[in-house]
Amino acid sequence: MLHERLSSIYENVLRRNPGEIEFHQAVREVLESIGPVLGKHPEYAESKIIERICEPERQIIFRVPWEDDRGEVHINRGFRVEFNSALGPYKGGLRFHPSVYLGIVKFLGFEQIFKNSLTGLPIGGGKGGSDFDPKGRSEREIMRFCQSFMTELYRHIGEYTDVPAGDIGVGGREVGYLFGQYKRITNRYESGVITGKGLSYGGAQVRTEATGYGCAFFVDEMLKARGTSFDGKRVVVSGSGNVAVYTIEKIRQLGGVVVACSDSSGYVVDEKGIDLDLLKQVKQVERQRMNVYAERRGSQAVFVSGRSIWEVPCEVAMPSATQNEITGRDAGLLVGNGCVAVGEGANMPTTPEGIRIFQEAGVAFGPGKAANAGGVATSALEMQQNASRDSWTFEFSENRLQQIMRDIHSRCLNTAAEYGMPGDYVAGANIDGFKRVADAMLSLGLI
Ligand SMILES: NC(=O)C1=CN([C@@H]2O[C@H](COP(=O)(O)OP(=O)(O)OC[C@H]3O[C@@H](n4cnc5c(N)ncnc54)[C@H](O)[C@@H]3O)[C@@H](O)[C@H]2O)C=CC1
Ligand SMILES: O=C(O)CCC(=O)C(=O)O
Repeated sequence: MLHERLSSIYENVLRRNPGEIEFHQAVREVLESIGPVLGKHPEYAESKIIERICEPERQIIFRVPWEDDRGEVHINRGFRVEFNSALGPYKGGLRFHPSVYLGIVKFLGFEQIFKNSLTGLPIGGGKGGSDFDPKGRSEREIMRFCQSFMTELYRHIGEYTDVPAGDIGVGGREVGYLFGQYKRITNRYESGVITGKGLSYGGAQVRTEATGYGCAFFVDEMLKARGTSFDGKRVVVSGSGNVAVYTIEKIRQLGGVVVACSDSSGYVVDEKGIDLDLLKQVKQVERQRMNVYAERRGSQAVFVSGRSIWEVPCEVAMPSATQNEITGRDAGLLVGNGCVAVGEGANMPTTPEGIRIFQEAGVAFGPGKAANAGGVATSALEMQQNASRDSWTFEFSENRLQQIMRDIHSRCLNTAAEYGMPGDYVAGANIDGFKRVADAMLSLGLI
């Protein structure tokens, strides 16, 4: 239920952003949490902080022409939504996927404001991407696309302005091509303009692993808060990209057994535990589909297509693929099969109905804004190292990441308790993330 004033703000968001259903969903979730804050802080309403947060500071949409290997010309659409810079330069990844349109980029950019705020680091919120589909494209085609994309984007970004990174379809390879083109066009070796770079040209240790590791650390904290741990727990992780692979790696180090993972073609169940070396070979080196993993693993693993991975029984679920991948039905299945904790590695992977079902069943539910914030936090550490021309060790960087995730976890719990919703990590994350941005916006005046 929305507080009366928030309900009218939400109606306005629906009217001003027609058809952008993912953006509506992300806004509604935050507005549903922050009602109690308005009672304590009438100054936020007086200065229309919420209305301002819901309106991006700047939205850039551009044409991305490129030529495939046969000489055919293609036109894609590029986006960068610079949502909020009260806390620092806009910060958030780029997504290359055919489903990308303004509503997806805006939901991701909106989430990023509160996530980045929760990290406690000086980063604002933004996101971008394109409806380009990298599937089946050659190395050269990917490079030409990235170069064309940056040929427009470079005007809008900079280490003090807006700092992109990766997301779905954009990993180390694409970040390299994007940075290379930025350097070429501007004639500046401005390392802090993008994060997720390779270690040989300004990247930071642990950034590749950070989102997955951070998410596992966050769930570990939730389990500890309930007097338990990953040790011996059966875990299901959806996806098999950057976030999923390093979530699986860290869960294994923490004593859990990941029995299933997936891609958009289906899922594999591997009862003895996913073979991480094989998974990395199939997905990161060969860029093959999930059935290839099952074929190579022999009788040990089963490949299933056309069904939901959430039917696989588990005690911990880590959705790490895409938005709205856990429906109400999936949440019901997970609860019925004894799931006790959910950590969102992906952004907004659980539908509102799914969240309600988890929370009513007493499942420890870690929302993406908190649970997957380790990626962007480590990007901020990459920017810090770039600015000081320094480079930290793996061990030091991982310790920083773990401490940041612990702090986010306790901030969510403490804030939820302070506002009378103990154990509600969604409310804790939304309120804490919101307050820091709102206070900065008040201090900066009407801008
Ligand atoms: N890369 C990062 O540092 C961060 C990523 N995220 C979020 O994590 C999620 C995964 O991102 P990455 O691992 O970086 O991307 P990726 O491109 O490396 O991997 C995406 C994975 O999701 C799967 N996938 C995509 N659409 C799917 C669908 N409709 N059904 C089933 N599987 C699907 C792909 O097959 C692939 O395995 C996204 O929601 C992203 O926004 C969140 C925080 C940081
Ligand atoms: O590392 C970054 O700047 C962005 C990560 C990201 O896109 C996310 O947190 O969803």
